[in-house]
Amino acid sequence: MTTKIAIFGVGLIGGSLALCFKGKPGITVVGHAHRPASVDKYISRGVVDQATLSIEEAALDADFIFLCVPVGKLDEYLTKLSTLPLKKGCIITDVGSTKASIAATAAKLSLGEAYFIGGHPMAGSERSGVEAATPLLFENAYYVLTPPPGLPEEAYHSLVQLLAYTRAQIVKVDPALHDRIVGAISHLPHIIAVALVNQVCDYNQDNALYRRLAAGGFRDITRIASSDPIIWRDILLNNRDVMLQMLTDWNEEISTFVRMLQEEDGEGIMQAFAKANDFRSELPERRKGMIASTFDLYIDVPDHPGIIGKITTVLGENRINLSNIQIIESREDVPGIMRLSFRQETDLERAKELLDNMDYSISL
Ligand SMILES: NC(=O)c1ccc[n+]([C@@H]2O[C@H](COP(=O)([O-])OP(=O)(O)OC[C@H]3O[C@@H](n4cnc5c(N)ncnc54)[C@H](O)[C@@H]3O)[C@@H](O)[C@H]2O)c1
Ligand SMILES: O=C(O)C(=O)C[C@]1(C(=O)O)C=C[C@@H](O)C=C1
Repeated sequence: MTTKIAIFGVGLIGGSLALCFKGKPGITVVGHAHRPASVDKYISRGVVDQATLSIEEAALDADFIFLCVPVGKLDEYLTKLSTLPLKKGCIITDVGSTKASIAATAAKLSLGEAYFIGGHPMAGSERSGVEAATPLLFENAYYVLTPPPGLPEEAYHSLVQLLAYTRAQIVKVDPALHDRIVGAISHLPHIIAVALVNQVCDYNQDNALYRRLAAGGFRDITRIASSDPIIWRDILLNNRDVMLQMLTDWNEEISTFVRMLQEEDGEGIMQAFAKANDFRSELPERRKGMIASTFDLYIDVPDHPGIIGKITTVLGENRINLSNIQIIESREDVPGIMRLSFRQETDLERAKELLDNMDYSISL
């Protein structure tokens, strides 16, 4: 018996889910594209088994339907699905970064013999589109599910069973609570990163040295400022009430720093850093997903021609997969720092051992 999975929106998240399911025993993955050019792209990249522009062709006789479109489009797709004669027992889920509004929409709709279970994988990237999709994205990450009251246990379990292919850890959360927590740990950081980059961008108008000197700390805190504008417009507007409250609280945090600087309150500043350090050290560091999507290693590199080639050749010869490589130059007169990113912790550890033996200076 074949299990048909339909994915609407084969981008970063939809494409990554498709890659987790495709090729597994008895599973067929069908991708829905809203643009004709995407149909060929999904197939030629090998992300789905079939692709179609037709909502009906994708959804009818599907056992599972994943809605992976921007948050602002979720209601429209779910409403359209509610008008179709879906397969008995079909499970519709979504991956939207907010959960309260889609849960409310689902509760109002009549889905016949289908079920809706909200979902949100707590893993992602600043990149978007099917080009960024990878089956490793969700490994060890949390995956939130928001089953509605009265949902049959078997329906919940069959979704959980399917999601085992993602190797994510499932966690059940109430939709409104989800939006408050994720507002604080994901949506607020995106606003702060964008505001910070734009503040420095404005200073840089007068002096380009701002951009040239921007080094590790700035890069670390602002990676997510490169995230997709449409995806984030929809998330923030959808979680507007929560975000307005959080920005009020944020203003208070910043006012505390203003006061401590005005009063030259060194003790207060130290306490703020110590409190943050304590809390942050409790975070599940070096896990994929919620905190980091890659495992990074830093090497001090002398300014020798061919050094990048030498390092990548050694890694290649030892079949160690790199996901990214970046030279971080903070000063012109000192050696640079090379950041090597790996998707697997084991690759990072093997690379560290090899490069240690080559006498490079390495830090994690
Ligand atoms: N990016 C992340 O880190 C992340 C993490 C978890 C959940 N999410 C959620 O996943 C969903 C998809 O985000 P993504 O990062 O994969 O974005 P993406 O841009 O990579 O993919 C979005 C997909 O939706 C399609 N799409 C865009 N506009 C559409 C429209 N008007 N009608 C139909 N299809 C349309 C695109 O063609 C693309 O296939 C969003 O709801 C987002 O909130 C994102
Ligand atoms: O790692 C990133 O780039 C992310 O932005 C991932 C991230 C997050 O903020 O943690 C972004 C949005 C999601 O809904 C879930 C995860």
